[in-house]
This record gives sequence, C-alpha cells and structure tokens, in this order.
Amino acid sequence: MKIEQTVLEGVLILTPARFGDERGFFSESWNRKRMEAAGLAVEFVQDNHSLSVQAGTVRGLHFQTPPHAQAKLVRCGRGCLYDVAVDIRKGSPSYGHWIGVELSAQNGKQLLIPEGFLHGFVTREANTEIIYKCSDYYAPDCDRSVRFDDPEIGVDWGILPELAVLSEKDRTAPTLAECSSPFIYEAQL
Ligand SMILES: Cc1cn([C@H]2C[C@H](O)[C@@H](COP(=O)(O)OP(=O)(O)O[C@H]3O[C@@H](C)C(=O)[C@@H](O)[C@H]3O)O2)c(=O)[nH]c1=O
Repeated sequence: MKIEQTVLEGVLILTPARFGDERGFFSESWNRKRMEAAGLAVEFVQDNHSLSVQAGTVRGLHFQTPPHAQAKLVRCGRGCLYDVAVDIRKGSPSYGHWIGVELSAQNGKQLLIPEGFLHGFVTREANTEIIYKCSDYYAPDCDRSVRFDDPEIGVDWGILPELAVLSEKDRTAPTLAECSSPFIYEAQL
C-alpha cells in the first residue's frame, strides 16, 4: 500500500496494491493489520455506498459533530469523482483550507479523512459509486452540511456551481462561518 501525505496534516492518499491477471485485478481495499502497522489504527464501524446518476452531482460539504464525529476512508467503486476535505479544526494552521483528489474505479486511490474535516465530492462521470468506511454511526442529530460553494473556503469543483446537482439539504446549507465548528486542533507531535 502506497501512502502519500497531503498538504493537510492527517489527510492521506492510500493506494492499495493491485494484483492484475487475465481476469482483471485483485486488491485488499482495507486491511486492519496493515493499517495498524502503518500507524493508521482507525476503528471503523459503518460502511456507506451511494450512487450518483448524473455527472456534476455534488454531495457535501458534510460532517458529524462530537460525540459522533467520523473519520472516513473513501474510495470510488465505479466511475470517477473528485473528493474534497476541508480542515475545520479550530486553531489549526490550515483551518479552512481544502484539498481535492481524483478517486476513480481505475486508479484505486483512497482518501483517509480524520475527524475535524468537512467531506464532499463531485462526480466526474454518470453512474459513479462511492464507498466509504466511517468511524462512528450515522447520528442524524449531529449531521451537518456546509455550503459546497462557501466563498471563504473556495473549493474549485471544476464545474459551474449553478449546474451542480444537489440535495435540498445541501442547496440550503449555511456557510462555515454560520456553522460553528466544535473541533479543536490538537497538534500531532
Ligand atoms: C449519511 C447517512 C444517511 N442516511 C439516510 C438519511 C437520508 O434519508 C438518506 C440520504 O442522506 P444524505 O442526503 O445525507 O446523503 P449524502 O448526501 O450522500 O450524505 C453523505 O455525504 C458524504 C459527502 C459524506 O461524507 C457522508 O458522511 C454523508 O454525509 O440516507 C442513513 O440512513 N445513514 C447514513 O449514514
């Protein structure tokens, strides 16, 4: 498994090995022991899978507040998407900064997003499927959405914002400034 650090501390790109043959490939998409050996001991309790029919579908930017904050390990099962994480840890030197990574069924890349980050994505192809592990259960009372086109965050989604396919919840979401972040930055020593 290849591990790449992004410019946001704790947000990692993981690329598991693929064993190709005449049938296709085999890959361990998650292996607890390997993750632990790499110092990435996250306890995942829920797997999510969603299909977005249209290219240009944006889901996000989402997070759950404590005590049900979630770390996520995200990958693309079909098609292609641009996955985004935004640091919302108060006091973090990169507070409000974002990164984006293209995850596709073809490139097999995964994005590990710790607690304290917003998560969202835009689909680059029709019928794109995303699959992700979460470190806590869905808790509707703690579920929050921040405007995907919050000008202070300034994510470049690669689409015209007015053409984004959105849920009602995401279309009417507040900005990050309107949605106080309960996460405190704890420096990794
Ligand atoms: C997130 C979630 C939703 N649901 C239900 C609630 C609702 O009826 C339906 C659709 O929910 P949403 O509109 O929130 O789905 P969606 O917009 O796909 O939300 C997801 O977006 C990505 C970016 C994330 O990071 C996830 O954590 C999650 O917030 O599914 C669950 O039952 N369990 C869950 O874990």
